[in-house]
Amino acid sequence: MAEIQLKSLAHSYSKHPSGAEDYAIRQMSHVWHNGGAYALLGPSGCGKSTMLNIISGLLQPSEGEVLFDNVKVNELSPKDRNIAQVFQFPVIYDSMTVYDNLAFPLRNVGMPKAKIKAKVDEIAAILELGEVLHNKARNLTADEKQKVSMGRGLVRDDVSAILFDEPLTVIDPQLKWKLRRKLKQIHEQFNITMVYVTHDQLEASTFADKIAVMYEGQIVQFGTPRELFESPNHTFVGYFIGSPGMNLIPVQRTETGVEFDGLPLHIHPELAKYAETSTSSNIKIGIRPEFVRLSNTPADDSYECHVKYIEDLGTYRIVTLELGSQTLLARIDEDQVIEGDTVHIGFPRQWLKLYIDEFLVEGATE
Ligand SMILES: Nc1ncnc2c1ncn2[C@@H]1O[C@H](COP(=O)(O)OP(=O)(O)OP(=O)(O)O)[C@@H](O)[C@H]1O
Repeated sequence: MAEIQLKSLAHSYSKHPSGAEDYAIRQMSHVWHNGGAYALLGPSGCGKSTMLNIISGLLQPSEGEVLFDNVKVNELSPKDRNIAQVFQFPVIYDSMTVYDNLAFPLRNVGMPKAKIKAKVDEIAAILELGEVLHNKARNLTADEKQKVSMGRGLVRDDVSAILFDEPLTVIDPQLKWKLRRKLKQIHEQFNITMVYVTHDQLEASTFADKIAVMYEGQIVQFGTPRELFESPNHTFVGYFIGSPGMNLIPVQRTETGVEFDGLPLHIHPELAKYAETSTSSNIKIGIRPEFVRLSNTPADDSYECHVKYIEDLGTYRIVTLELGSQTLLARIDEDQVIEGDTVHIGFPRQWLKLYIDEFLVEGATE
């Protein structure tokens, strides 16, 4: 097990990068602590696989250092880094039995036979591969093959870390849930540093204690699922996490705060001060659909808006609203009654976030 530190890391696939857009990883530093269960979450093309391959040594970064327990490993081969990597598609030996596939990484490090058997049996039991243990891998279903592939990563508990690159893509949705739970269970049991790449926020938050959200080659936030939800520190995190994502409204500065379409918005005075002194014209406020307040009658600091439509999603409803030129979403309980096609919307101050140049302005909220 190891702490994995990325120091001023950057990577471009181009030999002569001319600007930030030529970099798959834009200069960044990050620490994956020893024994953590982490997710690396982000949209397609943001650089997740590139980062994993740099950690495992399959790829040499153009700039920066990779350190395991404070020792630079840039020059070490993937084998010498002692990392287990599980890919999107199964990597197994078709002609071998399931047992031999699982035993392979252990035989490679010279583990005694009896210990190999105990370890293989343990992992096979956790992954429910017991019944097919002596079958040839080529005869397995796609799900079973991927379980074997995962098992090959999980069977060694002496590795520096296990990296999972979207390992459940080919797995049946029913089984996905179960396997995620199993991975978590294995993490709890062996306490190995695990980094799990996904573009699915649900997958990330059910597996990981802490999630790194990646956007355009950088980690824009590293936090617990709750921190990402309650206090996204970049507009991308606000938009990407949550269902639906955060309402983000471009606003203009005023003497007392901010406004949009001539409607003054009452933000915390401390935040208003930041907006006032900022030289940027890229100012947004953000509020999650769960935190807007809707009522049928006007209240202090509420705004009348038009109800465009209401979607019933079983246990909750999503209301699409028009306020001036903005479309806003509110997530309300199933039993909240909305009368007619106008409603009054309020933005509780503790949940109203201010973003300048897409980054959260930290400040008092109440
Ligand atoms: N071998 C390569 N050669 C050139 N460009 C590459 C190569 N691999 C990836 N890229 C580019 O680098 C960027 C980051 O890709 P990467 O695969 O790391 O992203 P990702 O977040 O893992 O995406 P996905 O979820 O689609 O796999 C993308 O713009 C991609 O097109």
